[in-house]
Amino acid sequence: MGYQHIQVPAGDKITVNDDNSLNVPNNPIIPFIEGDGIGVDVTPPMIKVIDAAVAKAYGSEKKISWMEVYCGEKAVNVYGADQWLPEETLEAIKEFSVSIKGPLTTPVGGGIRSLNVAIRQQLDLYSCERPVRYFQGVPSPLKQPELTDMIIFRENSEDIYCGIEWQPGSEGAQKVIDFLQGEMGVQKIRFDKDCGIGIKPVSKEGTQRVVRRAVQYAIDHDKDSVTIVHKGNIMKFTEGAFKDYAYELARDEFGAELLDGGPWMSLKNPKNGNTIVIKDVIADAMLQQVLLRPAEYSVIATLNLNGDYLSDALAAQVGGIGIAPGANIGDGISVFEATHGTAPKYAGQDKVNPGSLILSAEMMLRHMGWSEAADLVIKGMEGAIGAKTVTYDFERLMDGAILKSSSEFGDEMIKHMG
Ligand SMILES: NC(=O)C1=CN([C@@H]2O[C@H](COP(=O)(O)OP(=O)(O)OC[C@H]3O[C@@H](n4cnc5c(N)ncnc54)[C@H](OP(=O)(O)O)[C@@H]3O)[C@@H](O)[C@H]2O)C=CC1
Ligand SMILES: O=C(O)CCC(=O)C(=O)O
Ligand SMILES: [Mg+2]
Repeated sequence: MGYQHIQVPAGDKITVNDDNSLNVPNNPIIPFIEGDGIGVDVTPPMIKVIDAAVAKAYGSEKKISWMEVYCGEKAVNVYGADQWLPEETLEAIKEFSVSIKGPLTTPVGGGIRSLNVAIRQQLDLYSCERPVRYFQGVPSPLKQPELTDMIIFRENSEDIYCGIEWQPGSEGAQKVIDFLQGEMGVQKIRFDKDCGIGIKPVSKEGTQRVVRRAVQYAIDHDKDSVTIVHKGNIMKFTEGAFKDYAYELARDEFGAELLDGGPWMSLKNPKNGNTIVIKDVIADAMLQQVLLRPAEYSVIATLNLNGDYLSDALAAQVGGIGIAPGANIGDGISVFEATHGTAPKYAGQDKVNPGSLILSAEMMLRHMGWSEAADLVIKGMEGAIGAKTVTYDFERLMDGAILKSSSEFGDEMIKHMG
């Protein structure tokens, strides 16, 4: 289609087959959103590092054609007032299938709703996948940070992130409260004046499509467990339903059977016969489990809000959100993105760690099947950290480290690709 402000560069489109596998040309066009705040600091080094890895891996045979698309403050500058998420940005992300984005600002309380959440919901990117692994030499509060090796599958389309909520004192809040009290027999709203109300939808379909990806990941990567994380003891029909639907899927689609009478289950990995345990842990207990007994967890499947909390907490165990990557995956469309936000106090200072966005791009390369280039990104990251040439977040915690800016850290990574 013709775009108003998006300049489509020379290159070819990634296309998607019926089974959601990709056809990746040698010169794919990849849309990117620079991002607000530190987006301006982390996106250019990401592009430079990825271009270098691709050139080193494939010479002139393959090259990404980056295509800027707009969202957040930059979109308002380009498209005009209130154009935070232009329709053509969503169209381009759909048309070109694989994209990457920097962080976007969301005001607390009033103002616009999260653009990050809007992108995930409007494109139905239902699985937020955030791997957490240790790079040798990264400063960590743990004695054995290398034991933390997990991936979070966070349900990305439901839960309280749907934004179905009413402001305290509003007509909407009052209507919902009147309905609950008058027609549903609810007597437990402790203070029904000046009371905000939110709704938390959790469905079988929404749960099972993300848990399916988590179990399949465990099979494909020979992992020994999938842990369902929920607060089903308190929220019985939402978080409890998530747990039940997850076990049901493991049984019906993957042949899992009860382990020692249940509720835990196990299945044989069809690829190698190894056992995969499907277990569940209540969310608050999980936050201490991952800290005290990290080796017992590998693949985690959880609801949207739990996944948000857990991904930042786990990132801290292996060095912080400065190097925590992520992907939002739907059927055929994917948007890779850093776990961190816009860190406004550092914006434009060429200071923060670009590692999170670079490692998100590394996931993107793997998703495209360009694993040789992805391996070089990991090699560059290991080399730069091993040489103690790091950004402020690591430098302040590492003995003998050499402080690098965002862009210099990217250059160090390129140097260490060999
Ligand atoms: N997906 C997205 O686009 C996300 C957007 N947001 C949005 O970002 C804005 C700010 O959110 P906030 O809660 O402050 O969280 P941020 O992740 O932006 O920042 C919190 C702290 O994390 C550290 N940090 C973040 N990014 C980096 C980095 N690249 N390198 C090193 N350290 C980093 C900094 O710690 P220190 O101060 O210790 O140096 C920073 O002060 C909000 O509008 C929020 O809604 C938040 C999360 C995700
Ligand atoms: O959308 C936001 O502003 C926050 C999103 C977030 O915290 C996350 O994606 O982890
Ligand atoms: Mg978060």
